Amino acid sequence: MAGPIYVAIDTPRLDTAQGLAVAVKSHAGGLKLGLEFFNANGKDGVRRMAERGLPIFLDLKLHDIPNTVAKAIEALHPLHPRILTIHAGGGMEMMKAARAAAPAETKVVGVTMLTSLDQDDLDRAGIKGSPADYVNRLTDNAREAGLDGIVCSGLEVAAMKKQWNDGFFVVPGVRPEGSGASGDQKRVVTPRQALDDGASVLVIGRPITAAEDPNAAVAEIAATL
Ligand SMILES: O=C(O)c1cc(=O)[nH]c(=O)n1[C@@H]1O[C@H](COP(=O)(O)O)[C@@H](O)[C@H]1O
Repeated sequence: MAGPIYVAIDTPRLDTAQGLAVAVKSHAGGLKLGLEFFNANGKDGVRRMAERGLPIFLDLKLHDIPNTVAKAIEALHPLHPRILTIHAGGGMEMMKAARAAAPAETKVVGVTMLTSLDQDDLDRAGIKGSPADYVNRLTDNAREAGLDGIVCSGLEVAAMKKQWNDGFFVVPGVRPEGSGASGDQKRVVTPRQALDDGASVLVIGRPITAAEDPNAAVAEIAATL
């Protein structure tokens, strides 16, 4: 069943990743593969995961000069990822180059402010304003650069959706009601709230992958949506 949940398969082990893909298949809309998996298994590993039949979200969070990002994306062409991340903080020219370099069927989304950061992190970096202001500025830039959407926390997604109705909104930092400590995530909402507020895709990792029964965990979350 296709749905909004992309399960973050954060492991360096291909066999573990494949086992998780099988376990979550009936309730997940796709698989998100990030740096941990990619650095360990490369493009071949991504191809092996794509054989499972679920769309692949390749989360490499590219952040470099325009030429380097464009060439890095061209090198990923054979993988045809459904979604690909770059950092919106990489600047207008970099975002434009990234969109131009990606296949038309790949959604290129800009990471605004990581969900592991809060006001204190912005202050320390000398960035003025609130997380909402910062996400807003980067979202305006991502839209102007022609990206398909952004990555933001569930705390900002409603406001961003309001001003960019046909944008594609990826929301990580999602924790089911009553799941306790949110670990390294600082800007957190429930899956239901993120979806109600306009998320196109929910990225959920450890609440599913670290559960004793990942299939039951994803089924339980899907039932709340
Ligand atoms: O781009 C992402 O997917 C991402 C952006 C962000 O701001 N925060 C964030 O947590 N992520 C990713 O979303 C996943 C969240 O995992 P859990 O915290 O285990 O649910 C990880 O794979 C992160 O790399």
